[in-house]
Amino acid sequence: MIPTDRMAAVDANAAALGVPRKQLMESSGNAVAREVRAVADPGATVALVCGRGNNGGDALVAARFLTEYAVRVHLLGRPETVRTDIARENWAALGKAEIPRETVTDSRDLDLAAPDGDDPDVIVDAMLGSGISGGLREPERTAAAAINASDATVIAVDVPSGIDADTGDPTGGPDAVAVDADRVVTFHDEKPGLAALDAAVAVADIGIPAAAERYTGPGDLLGLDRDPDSHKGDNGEVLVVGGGPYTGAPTLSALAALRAGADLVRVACPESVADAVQGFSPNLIVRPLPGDRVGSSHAARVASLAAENDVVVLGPGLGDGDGTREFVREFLTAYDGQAVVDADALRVVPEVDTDADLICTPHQGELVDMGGETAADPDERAELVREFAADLGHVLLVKGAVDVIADADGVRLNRTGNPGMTVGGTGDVLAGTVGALAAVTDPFRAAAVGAYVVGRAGDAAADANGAGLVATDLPDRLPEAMRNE
Ligand SMILES: NC(=O)C1=CN([C@@H]2O[C@H](COP(=O)(O)OP(=O)(O)OC[C@H]3O[C@@H](n4cnc5c(N)ncnc54)[C@H](O)[C@@H]3O)[C@@H](O)[C@H]2O)[C@H](O)CC1
Ligand SMILES: [K+]
Repeated sequence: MIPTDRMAAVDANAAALGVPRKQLMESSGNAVAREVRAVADPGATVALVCGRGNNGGDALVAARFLTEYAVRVHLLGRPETVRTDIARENWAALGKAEIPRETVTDSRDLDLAAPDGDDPDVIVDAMLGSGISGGLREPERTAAAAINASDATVIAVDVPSGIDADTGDPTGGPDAVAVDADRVVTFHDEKPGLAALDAAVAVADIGIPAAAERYTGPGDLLGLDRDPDSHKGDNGEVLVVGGGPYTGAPTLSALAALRAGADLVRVACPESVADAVQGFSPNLIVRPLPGDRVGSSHAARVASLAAENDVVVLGPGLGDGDGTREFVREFLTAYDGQAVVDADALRVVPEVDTDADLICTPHQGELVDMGGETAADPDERAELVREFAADLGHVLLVKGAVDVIADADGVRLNRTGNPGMTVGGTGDVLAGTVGALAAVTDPFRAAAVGAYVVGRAGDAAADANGAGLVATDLPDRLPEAMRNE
């Protein structure tokens, strides 16, 4: 089962793996043709009603696979307004192949009848698929009514036009016109809304590599763009809690959170290091805590600071001195917001009872310290991490040559990054990045995207600096790494 937004991500990841959409469209069209063959014998008449997006493109391909049928292709709209190059190329290919095709710009001109005047045997509904928004407009609306009035067997491509694939409801509201399909041939995986329809649903494998789902890729960045109308704070406020024995760690987390898109980043650190942290950047807001270590006497103050922020990044440079664990325990017991937990704060997580939603970012050693297990075989390791995430009830991002991101429901792997990133401080950059992302998307996705973009930033830094890569090279490379290309 795959929702529409995840499907779009997987599709883009497939393209990055060398399987571009035009290739997928060829497989989709072939699958549609197979479905036609399953319901009608050669010689039958087939009307393909195509919209101007890639849903229509699938049927334009199908027409080439149906040479033993009497096919007629109806394009709703002028060919020059077809929205994608790949659909337009397939329209042009039909012309060269002399396959009967016509354009319909006025819905009243749509004539689905076969040459003998009878209804066609099969109608392929390829007007709209996952790209639909709102109720059907013209000419699709009238065309849907004509399709529904016909006696033909109606095969919908991907999803019946006018239906939301995620919910199964008409996109234009309960009484809106939508295609009433007999069969649906949907691609790659079941869609959540299709089971509720009164139609036989077939899932066609269109050759999307399993790696496009299993590994993070550029598609995972889709939909994370800033809203152009957003105000200060809408894109996330992050509180980094750390420092004491170390100064660089909380600073790296905070700078990374800013570069990953957070609007405001505050650092709560012992006053002994507050000036040093502030000295790294005027972009940081520093909240000094009395003393030279974060301890349980600070729990109340940190809790009130946390309440002003969307996400807390807990742990960078905190150390494991007297009272630090008690602080983490006390803070997490009372906290019910979102936190990224890293470094010395991690070992407290298994023993604490908290309502907070945590994203824990251990490396393998820290995972074992937390009570988790690891394995040499990547699949086995992924499953162990998923089970441990389920036990903890939190998201885990286990860092390694291949990062494993898991919650109770699923696993994602990330293979960006390079051996140069074993240098100190890259984990702090990751924690801050995930913190910023958790303010704008769900925790699992924040962890997966965070691992992906920090690895990408690290790859760019390694290109520039080779084995001389240092953690401070990474934050400034995040904006480029977060571009969806
Ligand atoms: N991996 C994949 O996901 C693949 C999907 N394929 C097929 O592509 C469609 C989705 O294609 P897309 O071009 O994104 O969208 P549509 O064709 O559904 O819609 C295009 C177009 O329609 C206009 N529009 C939107 N809402 C309405 C409306 N209510 N009334 C009229 N017109 C509307 C709008 O301008 C859109 O841009 C997917 O379903 C699959 O069939 C690939 O071929 C294979 C890989
Ligand atoms: K459709």
